[in-house]
Amino acid sequence: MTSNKVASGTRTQGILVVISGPSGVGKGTVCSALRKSAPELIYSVSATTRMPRTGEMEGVNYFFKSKEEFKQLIENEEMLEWAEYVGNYYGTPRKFVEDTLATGKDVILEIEVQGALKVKQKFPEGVFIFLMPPSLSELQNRLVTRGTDSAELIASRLSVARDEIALLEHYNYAVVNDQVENACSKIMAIITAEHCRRERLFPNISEWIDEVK
Ligand SMILES: Nc1ncnc2c1ncn2[C@@H]1O[C@H](COP(=O)(O)OP(=O)(O)OP(=O)(O)O)[C@@H](O)[C@H]1O
Ligand SMILES: Nc1nc2c(ncn2[C@@H]2O[C@H](COP(=O)(O)O)[C@@H](O)[C@H]2O)c(=O)[nH]1
Repeated sequence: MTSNKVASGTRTQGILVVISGPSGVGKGTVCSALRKSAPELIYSVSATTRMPRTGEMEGVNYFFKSKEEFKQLIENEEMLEWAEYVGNYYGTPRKFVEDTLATGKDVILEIEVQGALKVKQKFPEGVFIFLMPPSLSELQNRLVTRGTDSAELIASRLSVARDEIALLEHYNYAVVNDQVENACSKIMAIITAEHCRRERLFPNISEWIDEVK
């Protein structure tokens, strides 16, 4: 695996990896699989005003907030980004992300598209990955099969999905979530390639080339 500890011993900033895409595409499923296979990646837990689903736990899936609490977090500038999505607020706590990146660890954000584009303005050096469904009918099928949302809410999420897919061009990478394992392998390959591109594995390569000339 990649390491952010450079040869000289100096620790560099971790990479901010944003995994985004329409509701139901499988962001949560893919991120859970990545959590198991790549425990070195650190996941940011978002805040939301939506009600917990069965089995969701405070601080694990989300920090569940009232609308007033959420607005206070925004006012206090404690959110890296936030968005209103089908009637609820969702946002990324800023301090955790900044502190973790500063320790040299990579941070994963699993967020919707408006929020991802706001993060891109603040962290243009982040890696923005759009998870695509194999088709819109498969996306609908996944939302229905998940069984967590009413027919009306599914229709709203699908309607937003069409607008979100139109914003694909703002991302660095698109990964089709056909099979969870395939999607995870591609995301890991992207992260590894980004580490190499940033010369994390060989930060003093220019000096080394001078030496062998
Ligand atoms: N590759 C896949 N093939 C088939 N089903 C999948 C795949 N990935 C995820 N699913 C299923 O699709 C449904 C939606 O997945 P998930 O909840 O992870 O989506 P999401 O993008 O995180 O949604 P949201 O944005 O609403 O949180 C789940 O029932 C999940 O089991
Ligand atoms: N902009 C943000 N979007 C977020 C954040 N956390 C989650 N999300 C996205 O919201 C939708 C709906 O989530 P659900 O759990 O109600 O299905 C989904 O696309 C999430 O990825 C966040 O901090 N900021």
